[in-house]
Amino acid sequence: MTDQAAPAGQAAKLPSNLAAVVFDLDGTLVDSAAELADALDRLLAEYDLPPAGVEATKRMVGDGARLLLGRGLQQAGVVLTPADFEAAFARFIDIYENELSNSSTLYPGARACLDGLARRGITLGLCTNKPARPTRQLLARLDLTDRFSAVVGGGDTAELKPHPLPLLTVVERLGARPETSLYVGDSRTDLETARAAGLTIALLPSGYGMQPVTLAESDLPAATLEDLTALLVPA
Ligand SMILES: O=C(O)COP(=O)(O)O
Ligand SMILES: [Mg+2]
Repeated sequence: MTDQAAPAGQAAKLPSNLAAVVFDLDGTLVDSAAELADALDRLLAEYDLPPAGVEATKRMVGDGARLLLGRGLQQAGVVLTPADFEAAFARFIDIYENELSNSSTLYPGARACLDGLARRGITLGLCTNKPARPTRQLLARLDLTDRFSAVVGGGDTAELKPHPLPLLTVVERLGARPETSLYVGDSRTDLETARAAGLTIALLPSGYGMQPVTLAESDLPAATLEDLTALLVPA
């Protein structure tokens, strides 16, 4: 996922009484860039615009579907009126929900990480900016629905990350507290969300988002889900 190593001597700043772990979805548990690029490129094609491609799309993901589309149109040099943007967004969501390429896969070690944490008695949640319906569709497709005791996707609360509300909502639904919870994410949006909500964060520098994050900014020296399992789940 990344070739970054933890800075020498980086210590884990973990709550001693860890009760809950909340995961981000795109770029953290699931490698979904190709599927997202496919949805964006289909929309762009309907406007006779060239495709954005996977690498450019990766940089646009992390702040919800609306900003993803806005960034995709902007990089194609297109400015729509607010009404035309709403029509394009409705079509984008339609593609996203009904014409998915189904190419997203779990990152290596994702299932083992969830299993190991559950075995440790840690309760698991999911907090993503991905719209709620495709989030639930994707969880079902990957056979992950039952793993999470609380799931909040884009539109499930009045705010999106980096506002702390979605993450605090998951923590509350898990019956946990921010001080005893860990958020696992991949983007600067996730870092800001965790800080605003008062949670420790494990930041996996897998590369989605406008401004990539570095492992030095993480509270835990874990570059991958496998590293995270090694840190949190005793062998
Ligand atoms: O849809 C997005 O923008 C990103 O979703 P994420 O919050 O799971 O990274
Ligand atoms: Mg993400």
